[in-house]
Amino acid sequence: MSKFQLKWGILATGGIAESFGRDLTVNPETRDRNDIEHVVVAAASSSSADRAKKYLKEVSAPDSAKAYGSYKELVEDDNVDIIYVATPHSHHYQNTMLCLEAGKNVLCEKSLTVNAAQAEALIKKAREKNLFLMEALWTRYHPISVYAREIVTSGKLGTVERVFSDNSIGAPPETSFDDKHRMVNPDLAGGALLDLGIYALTWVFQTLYTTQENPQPPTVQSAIRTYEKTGVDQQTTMLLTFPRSSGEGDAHAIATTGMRVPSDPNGGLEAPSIRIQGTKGELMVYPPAYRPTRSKLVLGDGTVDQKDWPHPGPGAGSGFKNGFGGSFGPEGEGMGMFWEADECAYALKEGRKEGRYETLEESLVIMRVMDQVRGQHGFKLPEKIETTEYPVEL
Ligand SMILES: NC(=O)C1=CN([C@@H]2O[C@H](COP(=O)(O)OP(=O)(O)OC[C@H]3O[C@@H](n4cnc5c(N)ncnc54)[C@H](OP(=O)(O)O)[C@@H]3O)[C@@H](O)[C@H]2O)C=CC1
Ligand SMILES: O=C1OC[C@@H](O)[C@H](O)[C@H]1O
Repeated sequence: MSKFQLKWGILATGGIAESFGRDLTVNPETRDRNDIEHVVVAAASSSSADRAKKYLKEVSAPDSAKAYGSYKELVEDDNVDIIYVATPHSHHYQNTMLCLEAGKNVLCEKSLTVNAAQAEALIKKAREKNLFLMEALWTRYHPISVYAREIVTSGKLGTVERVFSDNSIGAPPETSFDDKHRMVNPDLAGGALLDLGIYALTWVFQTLYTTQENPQPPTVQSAIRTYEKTGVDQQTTMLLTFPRSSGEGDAHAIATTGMRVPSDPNGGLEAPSIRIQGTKGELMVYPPAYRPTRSKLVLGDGTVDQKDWPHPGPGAGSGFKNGFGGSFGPEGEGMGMFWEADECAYALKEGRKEGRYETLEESLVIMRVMDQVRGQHGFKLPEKIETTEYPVEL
């Protein structure tokens, strides 16, 4: 059987680009996908073509892969089917627009943009040009997320009334990051909400919104603790109310994120970071919320079902350091970014223009929630990265 080959161009060569590129080398057959394959055919670095060349070696790209010293050259490469945008949040809008304008399909790292207006503009452009666009919210494509959504829609939990969701790291900013680091630098759209809070929201949304027949945007109240040195949020908590048209009444969610204390001080084994609570039982998902490896279903009828969720490899899982003293997975594992890459391959093979497990509309609703949260506390980022003007030199 001939396989559908997806030819990737990688825009930027930092930490996550390396993980993603290495994960692309994991044979899709190891995850029972026998009809697709991935190949990195080009990479671009804004620093130099040499840096792009080094990157291509790091991710074991074929010798024929092209190395570019500018993003513009990459988007003009006719051999590239899709571009993975792996720059900081601040740059997603400008970089993704560059790709779309050049007629390229895009997988853009989370958060899709800095604000909803930018997300809306990208979606409009992608639709005008009939191109594929997806936010790289990898967790949505992990088998554990597919399972969690099925548990909810199957009715096993009864009516889901409440979700607690936490994605926090134990990296107090004053000792963990210098002020220029993307986690705390406002010029790179730093802060807990856009970087980490989006995962807390992902779990809330994929259980209370994605699973609904007629999903309604939530209302939101929030608290922010500012990191005074740079002005970004270091801890944010959201209280969301999801109206339901089914007559079941509103569902509540608490989504929280922060840099000061981790979701679980013991490496993700003891305390769940996600609790999906229904009238018949609860599904617990253990940290880290962005790459969970364990779940526990507890039902009122006495059922207890604990599951492990491995990430086949060998890939980037054991090699990629998360920047806060940890790595993503045990020796020999993949990181798990290949599942979102597979979704892009299937979408392009089938002619779809969006991902299945998070539509562009849903990405937009989540951006609006994050806008509201920031708005409630007057948390603004520099105008040149909040603007929808294009092109703007950053
Ligand atoms: N899915 C996940 O698990 C993760 C996702 N991410 C997301 O990936 C994105 C990038 O994060 P990460 O790879 O950790 O960041 P890095 O700082 O490691 O890399 C970012 C890269 O972007 C390019 N870049 C272009 N302009 C700038 C600029 N002004 N300042 C800094 N970098 C610039 C550089 O590549 P070059 O010089 O080659 O152009 C740089 O290496 C973020 O959106 C983040 O949210 C991050 C970590 C994990
Ligand atoms: O997306 C992410 O997930 C993992 C974290 O380590 C990282 O900061 C974040 O960007």
